[in-house]
Amino acid sequence: MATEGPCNMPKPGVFDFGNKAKQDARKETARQNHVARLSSLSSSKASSQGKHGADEKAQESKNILVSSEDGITKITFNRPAKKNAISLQMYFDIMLALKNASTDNSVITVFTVLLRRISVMCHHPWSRRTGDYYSSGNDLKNSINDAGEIQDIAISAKRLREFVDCFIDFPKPLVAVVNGPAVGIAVTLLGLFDAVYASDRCNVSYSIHPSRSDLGSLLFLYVSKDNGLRQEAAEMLLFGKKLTAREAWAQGLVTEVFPESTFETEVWTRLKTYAKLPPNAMRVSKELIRKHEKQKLHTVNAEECAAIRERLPIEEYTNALRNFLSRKAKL
Ligand SMILES: CCCC/C=C\CC(=O)SCCNC(=O)CCNC(=O)[C@H](O)C(C)(C)COP(=O)(O)OP(=O)(O)OC[C@H]1O[C@@H](n2cnc3c(N)ncnc32)[C@H](O)[C@@H]1OP(=O)(O)O
Repeated sequence: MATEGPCNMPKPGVFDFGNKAKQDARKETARQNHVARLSSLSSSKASSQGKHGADEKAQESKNILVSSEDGITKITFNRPAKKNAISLQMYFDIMLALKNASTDNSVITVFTVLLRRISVMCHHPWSRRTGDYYSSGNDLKNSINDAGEIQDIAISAKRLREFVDCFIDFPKPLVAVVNGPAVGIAVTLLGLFDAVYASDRCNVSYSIHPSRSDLGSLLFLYVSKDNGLRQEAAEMLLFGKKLTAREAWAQGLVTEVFPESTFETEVWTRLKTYAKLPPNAMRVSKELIRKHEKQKLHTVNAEECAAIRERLPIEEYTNALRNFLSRKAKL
């Protein structure tokens, strides 16, 4: 069982979830207890968020769906009410899903969002989508306690590092099907996919509001692509500029942009074709393509997470989080 066993073992490999789970079990339990204890910082939120604990845990396991069909393992964000913000449990669920996908029979692994069809009396193509986000990034409640103080930043940074490492090391073709806006860590990850297909209603940004907590995530792009992105990346990271799907494509963050109306059909038809290609050749090609950048990416990831742990401007961050979490109460 994951909660048993010694905690003084050597650091397990990135996909060695058995030992990793044992090592992290106590901290994970503490984190989950902490998350379960979280209540709203504002009184208006308290009633809607007062059902943490067992209910929350059960619900959170549904926030990441995994399915396999036609040679494709699909990992789906399913937390639309929170714009697919990534909770601590979701980080764990995604890592586990990636670990399983790395050894299952599938050829390609795809990240996407559950499309909820809504019926409205209108035939505009947008009427059939939810308007939800691909992901609004790190759940801003992951590292703040019910008194509004930053807590467990070291643990969050460690988890974040392991999480990003899983993407860096993933051995099969990894594709993002981005049919809505992406923020924060969800944007950082795009740079680690082998292909990113975006609908034209997608946009990408870091600091939609001033609680941005990344200290340098687009460093990934500096090292993994050529340096041409530096100024655009700085504009996103420092000033919070939002890029449209086409701007993100122009800067190499997105592989191809599709019209919203044909996005799903075109992308999935293409992916099903790709999934029939020889799997071993694709794995070897991926290994060769990524071989030289992998170590650099691990180094940058370690540096960024260390910076989050050691140099996060706590007061600014806390104030920004408080502002975000209490903003509805002010309306
Ligand atoms: C330890 C540090 C680790 C750093 C790691 C990674 C970097 C990051 O990813 S930091 C996170 C970056 N993301 C953001 O800053 C986005 C925050 N969200 C927003 O700005 C808005 O919610 C957004 C523009 C995405 C959508 O705005 P609206 O359309 O107005 O919707 P709401 O704001 O009403 O959102 C609905 C519901 O979802 C909750 N939500 C949305 N995003 C997050 C989030 N990232 N974390 C936690 N919760 C989030 C929002 O609070 C609303 O909840 P309720 O009030 O309960 O309805």
